[in-house]
Amino acid sequence: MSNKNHPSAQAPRKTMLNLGNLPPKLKAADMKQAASQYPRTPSRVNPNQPPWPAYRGYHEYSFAHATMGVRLPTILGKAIDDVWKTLNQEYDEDRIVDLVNCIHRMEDLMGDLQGNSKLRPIVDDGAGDVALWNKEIAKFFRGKDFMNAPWLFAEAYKYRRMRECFSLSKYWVDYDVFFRQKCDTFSRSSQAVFELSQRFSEPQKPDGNMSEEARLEKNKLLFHELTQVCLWGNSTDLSLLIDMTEEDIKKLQSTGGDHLAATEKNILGNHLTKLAEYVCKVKGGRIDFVLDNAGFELYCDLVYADWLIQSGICDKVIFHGKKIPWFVSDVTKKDWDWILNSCVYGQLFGDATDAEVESLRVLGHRWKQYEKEGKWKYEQHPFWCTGYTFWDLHSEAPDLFQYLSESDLVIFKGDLNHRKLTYDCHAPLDTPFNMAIGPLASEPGAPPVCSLRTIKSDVVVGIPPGVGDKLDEEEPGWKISGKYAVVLLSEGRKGEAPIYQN
Ligand SMILES: O=P(O)(O)OC[C@@]1(O)O[C@H](CO)[C@@H](O)[C@@H]1O
Repeated sequence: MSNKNHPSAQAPRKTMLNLGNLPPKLKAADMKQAASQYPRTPSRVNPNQPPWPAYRGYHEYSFAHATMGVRLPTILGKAIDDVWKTLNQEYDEDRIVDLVNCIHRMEDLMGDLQGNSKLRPIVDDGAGDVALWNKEIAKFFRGKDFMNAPWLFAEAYKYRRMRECFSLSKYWVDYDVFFRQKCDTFSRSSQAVFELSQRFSEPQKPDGNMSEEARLEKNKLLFHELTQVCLWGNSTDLSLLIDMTEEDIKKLQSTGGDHLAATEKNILGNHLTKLAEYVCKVKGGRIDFVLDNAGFELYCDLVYADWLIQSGICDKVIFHGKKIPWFVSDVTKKDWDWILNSCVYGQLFGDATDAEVESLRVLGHRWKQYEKEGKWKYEQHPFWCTGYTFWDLHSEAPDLFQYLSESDLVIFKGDLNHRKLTYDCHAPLDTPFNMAIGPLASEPGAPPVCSLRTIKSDVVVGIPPGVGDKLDEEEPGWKISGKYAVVLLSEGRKGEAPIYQN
């Protein structure tokens, strides 16, 4: 058991973390035995037979335990406070009573969470995802509770239950308890926001004198840096940052070149060069982002996507967001509209100069234009807000698999998407990424897939042998501090016709 007083476990920027329960180091003999049993092949995999052992809330050594026992009730408590704030600003009695009932349902959920109740079916609130949820509960989680169901499923289920608190109401179906917080992260990020807007507001002009080779090299360098901006934009995560200071946030969001060179050594599994080689050769292609957090991270994604369009690499970028409020900070359509409109019309940054505000407006106008022209598209498939991992994407959402198979690259942002890609299992740290993501790499038609993820939870794959052991000794908090990252690429089987079962 690791020592929570160790300096590496202090995670100064994320003071909410309880690091007393890190995974134990497997002994060599255990490793050998585990290796003979795992990974299970995709056809044998299901939530009761994960490819490697799954994390569960009762695993005291894992972040699952701290999340299920402490973080989720805290998040729910804050959400209830948010609803009271809204209620206090209402004047219409029908709407107030309706909202009080939402609060009662949230309190029931709090009771279920803290009392470790069994996972009951989702009440039919007319939403299209109810059948998907209840099928999965009936098939795999009957009799399971919050702590003994796989962590990933139990945690996702809690967010779907939160949704139910509002979807059963008359007036508050679309209420987002996290909206206020999400807007705040962007407004608190002025320094990094303007650093990027001032560099990228000016449209890129093609240099007619530049040879094709020189253009390619220039693009690779820029791509390398922008990919890191997009990657580290993920280290600001609302569900963990509850106690961060302004200074902490600035440090975390620094986008200066020196800082980026220094942080590249923290990318433990690093396919950046291979990724740049591949992407910079694409012309007029399509790149998909499976988004993670709203606010500052989304802003970094948009700057990156803007460059992908302007460089000629893409003529289409598809953004996949969430249909319902999800894992606190994930992007919904409302967050998407909010950021584009705030860039153009907002007055979020009190002490900004005219030039800074103007640079942001220019970006916002251009981005809205991309949307009008269909160069950028926001999609929200219900599959992204289910308890299924992405090993099930091909079988449970074949329409989505088909759509993604047409992409030149699908970029999955963040920790939660990484957990879903890898089945959130205890796989050996040096498991190759394409093996860890199963069918999303091996199915015919699987698109090239990239995970841009700062490491904030237990599952880690795709890093060289020995690196994890060293960190376990020197920095026992490394798997949840958000200080380390991976940029991993699976080439997929693009161009082959997908095969679906009848
Ligand atoms: O996906 P993100 O925003 O990068 O991180 C999400 C997160 O903060 O919440 C999850 C646990 O609640 C973990 O996967 C991770 O720690």
